[in-house]
Amino acid sequence: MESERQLVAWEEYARVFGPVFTLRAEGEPPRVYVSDPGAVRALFIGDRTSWDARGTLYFRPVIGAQALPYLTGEEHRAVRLLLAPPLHGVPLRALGPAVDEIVDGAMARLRGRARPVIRLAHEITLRLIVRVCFGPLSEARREECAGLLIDVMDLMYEPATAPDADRGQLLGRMAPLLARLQRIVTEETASARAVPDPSRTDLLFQLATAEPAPPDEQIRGHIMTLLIAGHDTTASALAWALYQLELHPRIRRRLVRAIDSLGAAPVHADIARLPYLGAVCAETLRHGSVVPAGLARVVPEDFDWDGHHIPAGTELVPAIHLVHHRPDLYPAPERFDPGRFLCHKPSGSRYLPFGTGTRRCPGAELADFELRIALARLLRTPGLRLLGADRGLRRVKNGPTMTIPASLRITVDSSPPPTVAEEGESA
Ligand code: HEM
Repeated sequence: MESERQLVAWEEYARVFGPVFTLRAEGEPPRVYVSDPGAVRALFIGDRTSWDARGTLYFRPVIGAQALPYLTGEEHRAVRLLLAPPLHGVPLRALGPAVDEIVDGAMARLRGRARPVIRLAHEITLRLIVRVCFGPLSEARREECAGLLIDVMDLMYEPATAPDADRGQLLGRMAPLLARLQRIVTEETASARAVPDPSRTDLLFQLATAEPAPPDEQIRGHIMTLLIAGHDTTASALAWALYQLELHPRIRRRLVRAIDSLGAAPVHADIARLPYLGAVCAETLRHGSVVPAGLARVVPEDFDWDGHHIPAGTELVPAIHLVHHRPDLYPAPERFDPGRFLCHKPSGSRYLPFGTGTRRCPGAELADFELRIALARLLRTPGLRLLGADRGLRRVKNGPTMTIPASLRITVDSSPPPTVAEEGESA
């Protein structure tokens, strides 16, 4: 199981070998990690964007070989176009009340208990992505989907807590859960086609009623991908934001003041537009390296670039963590400092938490909006407390995501919050 130590090793390689370095593992193609903004522009954003990507193998048994990360070329582009409308603009902004309702429900279930922050964050982001994927599901079916996904994710997370866990056995336990989820997607696809409702803006409806629609097996794969990629990442970001705000009470107080300045019942659009909230979320994604590297792009034929010879079959990886921790781009990169983003919006080759080019995360706008609204709602919950926050907290990399350990817990109570001394601040 990889951990933050892997990120430290990447930093060391970049220091020794420069911002474009190659790692070789036995039986694997060479992997080139790219953390120079000029090279990111040239290799991932420029005219090489049609290179195929290699979706992470980690999720393949869960989402299937037909899912979006494994599609290439025109087929990939067509699905990306289909997915775009529900994840942008009006349908996206209309989700504000749902986020509030989901956060309030999760907090209400918490009262009196302390739960791992990451579990609470998963519960919030999972319930939202179920709505975004399926739209008008019955309450019972929504709960069933959320429950199945929680069980699947628990099994996927087991290696993080039990490194000796047998992966084959875990997949065997996952199989009936996945089969049930797939049956639900199949049934909902059929019902979306049988009763086409033009007011629907969910992802399943969009895929099921497209002309031409992707094959049903693909639809299942895409929905499974969106359900998993669409909640695990955002949950880690939300948990990292809460953790950093606990370590930095001055930043937290300033953020709460900014949110409170909007009055007792702020409009979601106004919350989402708050500059300091935007800066805290941007810094969370930079500092936390929620997804430390993008998908690998497979080089189709030998080519020479900037003095490097790159043979066919080489995999090129946008090294997101390394770009975000370059001291020349982000002075004192280990410091959590939202001020970096207050008056300054870095270009896409210097700030790429959602990756870049044709593989850039399709859920970026959703994740950003959700993070802002959920964080604002959580911070307005009276008595919210984090337990187990200390500066030495070590995260584990599970699949593509950096995961917060379960030792960081959250509770709600009425006693005064503990004071946590912040660097340079007298408590
Ligand atoms: C904070 C939250 C998130 C982060 C940090 C994140 C990050 C990323 C990154 C780095 C990539 C690879 C991009 C590249 O290689 O250039 C990616 C791909 C992807 N993400 Fe996200 N993501 C987040 C939330 C979401 C959400 C909410 C969804 C679904 C609605 C989603 C769905 C996907 C999918 C389907 C892909 C594969 C895209 C493709 O193969 O074309 N992600 N994400």
